[in-house]
Amino acid sequence: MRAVRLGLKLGCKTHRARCYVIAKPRSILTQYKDVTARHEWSLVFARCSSLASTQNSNGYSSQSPTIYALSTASGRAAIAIVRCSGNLCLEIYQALCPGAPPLKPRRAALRTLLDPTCGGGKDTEVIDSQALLLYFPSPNTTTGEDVLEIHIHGGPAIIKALLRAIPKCVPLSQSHIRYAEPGEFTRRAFYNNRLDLTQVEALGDILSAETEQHRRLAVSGMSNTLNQRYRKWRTQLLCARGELEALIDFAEDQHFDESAEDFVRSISKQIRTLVSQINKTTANAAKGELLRHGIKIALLGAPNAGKSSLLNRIVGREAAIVSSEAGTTRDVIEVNVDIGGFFCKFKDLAGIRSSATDNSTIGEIEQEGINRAKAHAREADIVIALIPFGQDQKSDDNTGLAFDLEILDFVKQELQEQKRVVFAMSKSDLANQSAGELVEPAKLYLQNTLGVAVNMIPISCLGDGDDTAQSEIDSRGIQGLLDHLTREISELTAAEQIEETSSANQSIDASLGTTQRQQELLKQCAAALQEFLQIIHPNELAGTTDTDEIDVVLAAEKLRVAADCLAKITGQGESGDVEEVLGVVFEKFCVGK
Ligand SMILES: Nc1nc2c(ncn2[C@@H]2O[C@H](COP(=O)(O)OP(=O)(O)OP(=O)(O)O)[C@@H](O)[C@H]2O)c(=O)[nH]1
Repeated sequence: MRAVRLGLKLGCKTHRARCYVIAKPRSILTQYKDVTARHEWSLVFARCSSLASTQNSNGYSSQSPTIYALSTASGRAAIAIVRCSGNLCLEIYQALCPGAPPLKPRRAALRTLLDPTCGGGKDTEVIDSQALLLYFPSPNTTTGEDVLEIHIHGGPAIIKALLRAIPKCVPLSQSHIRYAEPGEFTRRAFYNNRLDLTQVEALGDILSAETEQHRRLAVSGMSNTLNQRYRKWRTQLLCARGELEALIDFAEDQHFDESAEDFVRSISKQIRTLVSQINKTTANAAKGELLRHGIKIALLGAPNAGKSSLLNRIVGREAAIVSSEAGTTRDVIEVNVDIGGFFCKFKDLAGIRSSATDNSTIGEIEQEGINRAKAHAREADIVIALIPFGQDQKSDDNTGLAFDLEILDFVKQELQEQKRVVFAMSKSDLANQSAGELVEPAKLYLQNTLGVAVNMIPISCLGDGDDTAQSEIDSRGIQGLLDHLTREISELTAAEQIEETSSANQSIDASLGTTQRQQELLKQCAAALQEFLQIIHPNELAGTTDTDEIDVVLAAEKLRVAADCLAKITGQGESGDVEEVLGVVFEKFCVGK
């Protein structure tokens, strides 16, 4: 009779009303056949479908003005594309090309564009004698409305003439045609269900992608995988909540003690899996942020170790001052570079040393430089520690390398915190031995000092890297270091698989494209689910999921909060939320997008 008591305790009218909204009828039908016989499941079905279609109904209507804008970059170019969207596209065409044959949908047509204010007579002004026009009738278009693309010669005067002419194509043009606002084409696509919010965000990413890896990330974000995943999770939560609330509602006069316990246990298992998937997504999102905003790589080493020389070799220009005078670099020099398709931010730092190493005092300015260097190295995703060959006063006799204890201490701490550290043996051209002879004793020394096995790449910044007359180390060292770095970055940014089936046929997991906004909402979602599990857990820990002891109403409420977070991600949330998000997203969009 436990279930009966539960029903009496919780089965108030309010909860009954709510439970109809999100029930997953099929599974409940199977589990609780007796219950279904006595309740109006048609009502449940009806409410379910209305809930499932909480899509934005804020679509642009046929009354919305037709918009137009230059969709290619402004300035001189071979071609320029002006795009129009709305129900006046064909009127615009007829006014610009009076008497020309009708446009066939999705077929390019070569036309002469005329100034619509000249009436098409003998003195008619030609805007462009060879324009290519494409007409896409709604609804299967980028915006969901009729779209007209006008490809013209890309001279600034032609562009201006066409943009002046378009609003004059239709009488009373002010109210019916206007220049598009930033991102308005995409906004219309969103409201007409051609794109969801996650795809709109990925579109912004595509436009700003500068490196190969960022491009791949943005393209995978546009693929709809992420959106489908969020929707699937939300449906799972809606179903779980529906079943839970049905339990409240129908428990009143039913006897399903054991099955109810199994049922709660099965829901909590599902939720645990979901929490783990969400956590993996947010971890992958952090890796995606690295691809988007750049991997921070710090060049660490003693004064004169060759940090600035290495930076200059990597970027292929004199970005930092190189001098034989120790302590030349006092502050951070930051340079962005594309390494193996990854966006990297290299930081050349002040040399680090301790006064004990060479018995010389460290002045205030130098100390500040050292402090800053350490702070930047701590923040970096990867540290390249430069150990120079043969700097007399500090050389280790066995290896000929200048190990500075201050640096090794610092690196040891970083390694303990799982930081990726790449060791480079700089100035290896000064040694007479081969790379193998140099590297092995150095690696052994470092392993003994740091307590972990490390890699050591011999490099030289002297001469031209392509000069085969240079020693083996000179010509290959820097490229070897960059190849090693690329491998480290690939590992650092490799996404963890979210679902069994995911990534199987994808080169990059879509979760890498999770934006900051989505991450925040995913964290809120996971927090609500954790609270749900805490409500269910105490009983599980006691070896039972006695439904009598569980506050089912509160548990169902946590599922509602979690499902709402996912709805906000995809734009299925309240219209106020969506507007707020769109405002932020479209702020970054240009006119014509
Ligand atoms: N032989 C040799 N000399 C190098 C190499 N790399 C740098 N040097 C020389 O070492 C000196 C110091 O080089 P930098 O690149 O300024 O060293 P740094 O670590 O940036 O020095 P600070 O700014 O003082 O910390 C310069 O005279 C360079 O020409 C190398 O690979 N081989």
